[in-house]
Amino acid sequence: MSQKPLNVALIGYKFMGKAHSQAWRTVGRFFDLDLDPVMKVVCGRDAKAVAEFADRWGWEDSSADWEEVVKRDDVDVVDISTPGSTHAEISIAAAQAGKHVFCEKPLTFTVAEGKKMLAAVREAGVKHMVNFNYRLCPAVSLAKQMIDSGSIGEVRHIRCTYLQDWLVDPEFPMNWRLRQEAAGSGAHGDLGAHSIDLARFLVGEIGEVVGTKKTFIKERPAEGTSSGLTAQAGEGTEKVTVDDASLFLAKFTNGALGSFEATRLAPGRKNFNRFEINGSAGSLVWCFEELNCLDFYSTADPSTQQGFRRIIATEGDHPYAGNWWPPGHMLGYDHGFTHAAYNLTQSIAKDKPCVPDFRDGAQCVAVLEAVDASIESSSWAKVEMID
Ligand SMILES: NC(=O)C1=CN([C@@H]2O[C@H](COP(=O)(O)OP(=O)(O)OC[C@H]3O[C@@H](n4cnc5c(N)ncnc54)[C@H](OP(=O)(O)O)[C@@H]3O)[C@@H](O)[C@H]2O)C=CC1
Ligand SMILES: O=C1CO[C@H](CO)[C@@H](O)[C@@H]1O
Repeated sequence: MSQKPLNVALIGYKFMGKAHSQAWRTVGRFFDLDLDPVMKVVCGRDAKAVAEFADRWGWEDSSADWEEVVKRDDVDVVDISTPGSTHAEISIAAAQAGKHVFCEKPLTFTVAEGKKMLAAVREAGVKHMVNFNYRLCPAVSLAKQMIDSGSIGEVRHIRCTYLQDWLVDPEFPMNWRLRQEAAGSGAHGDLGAHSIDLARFLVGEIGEVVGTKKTFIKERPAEGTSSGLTAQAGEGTEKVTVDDASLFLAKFTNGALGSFEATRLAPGRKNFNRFEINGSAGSLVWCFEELNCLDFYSTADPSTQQGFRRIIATEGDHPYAGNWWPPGHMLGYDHGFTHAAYNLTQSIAKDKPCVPDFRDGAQCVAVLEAVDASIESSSWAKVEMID
C-alpha cells in the first residue's frame, strides 16, 4: 500500500482481541482506505500468552505493559478489548498521550466516569469510537436509512430483546463477567448496552425508564481456567455479584415507547439480539440470529398483498455490503468489527467525526444507570442527557 501507516495497539487479546485483530487484518483488503492500518503491538497481562497471540495473528510486537504501550511514539490508535473496569483508565491515558481511542462496550460503569472519558478525548482532540458493532450490520444500517426516509412513518414502539443461554447451567463457573467489580453489571450492561445503542440509533434518545433486575443463580463454582465464554471450574464456590436478567420500559424524548429485556438464562436463545419497531406506516424486525435479514411491513402495500417481506441486505447498494462478496453472499459476526475499523480509519484520515463515539457510549451508560436508579426508587427515573 502507498498510504501512510496507521499504527494500531490492541489491549486485550482473547474473544474481542481476536475479533478486532480479524478486523484490522481484513479492513484494508475489502475497503478502500486513506490510511494503511498496521498491527503494531498487542498487549495483555500474561506476557507468554500475548506473545503467542501476536505471532499467530500477525501483530509485529507484544507487551505486558499497557501504560508503556499507550505512550509509544509508533502507536496512533489504542484499541481497548479488555473488561469494562479497565476502559476508563486505559482510554484516558491513551487520549492524554495523543492517541485515537477505540473502546469496547460498555464504555464504562458510571456516568461520572463516562463524562471523564469524553472530556479526555475531547481535550486531546483525538478520534474516539465505542464498539457498538450491531449497528454496523448492513441490515441494521439499512433499517436506519429506511426509518430516516420515512418508510415506516412516525416511530411509536420499539421492542428489544437480547437473550442468550450460556449461563443457564448453574455449574458454569465464575469468570470476570459475573463479578460486579470487573463487569459493572451482568446481562444489563453486557447485553442491554447493545439494545440501548440500537434503540438510540434507530429511534432516538431515551428520556425516562423503569425497570428491574434479578440474579437467579447466586453462587457458582469458583473459576478455574476460563477462555471467553467457556470455562473449567476450580475449587470451591464464589458469589455471583451481577444480574442474570434485566427488564425495563422506556419513554423516548420523541414520544415513542420501548421495552427492553436482556438475559443470559434463556435456553435455546444463543445470540437472540432482536428488535421490532412499529411506526404509523409500517414495521421493521431484525434479529442477529438471521443478521442479514430485515423484515419490513408497509401499510402502503395493496391490502390484498400486505404482509412482512424479507429483505436480504447483501446487495451491492446495501450499506457496507458492496465491499464484500457478490450480491446474495451472507455476512457474519466478524464483518461488523471490520466496518468499525473502516469507519474509524476513515474518520482519522479525513478528520471527520466518528460514530458511535464516546458520547454515545456515555449516553448508553446514562440509560443503564437510570434503570438502576429506578430500581432503587421503585419508580420512573429520568435519564441524564450528556452534551
Ligand atoms: N462488541 C461485542 O460484540 C462484544 C464486546 N465485548 C466486550 O469486550 C471487552 C472484552 O471482553 P472479552 O474479549 O469477551 O473478554 P476476554 O476475557 O475474552 O478477554 C479479556 C482480555 O483482556 C485482558 N485483560 C484482562 N484484564 C486486563 C487488565 N487489567 N489489563 C490489561 N489486560 C487485561 C486479558 O488478557 P490477560 O488475562 O493476559 O490480561 C484478555 O486478553 C468487554 O468490555 C466486553 O464487554 C465482549 C464480547 C463481544
Ligand atoms: O455482543 C456480545 C455477545 O455476547 C457476549 C457475551 O454475553 C457479549 O459480551 C457481547 O457484547
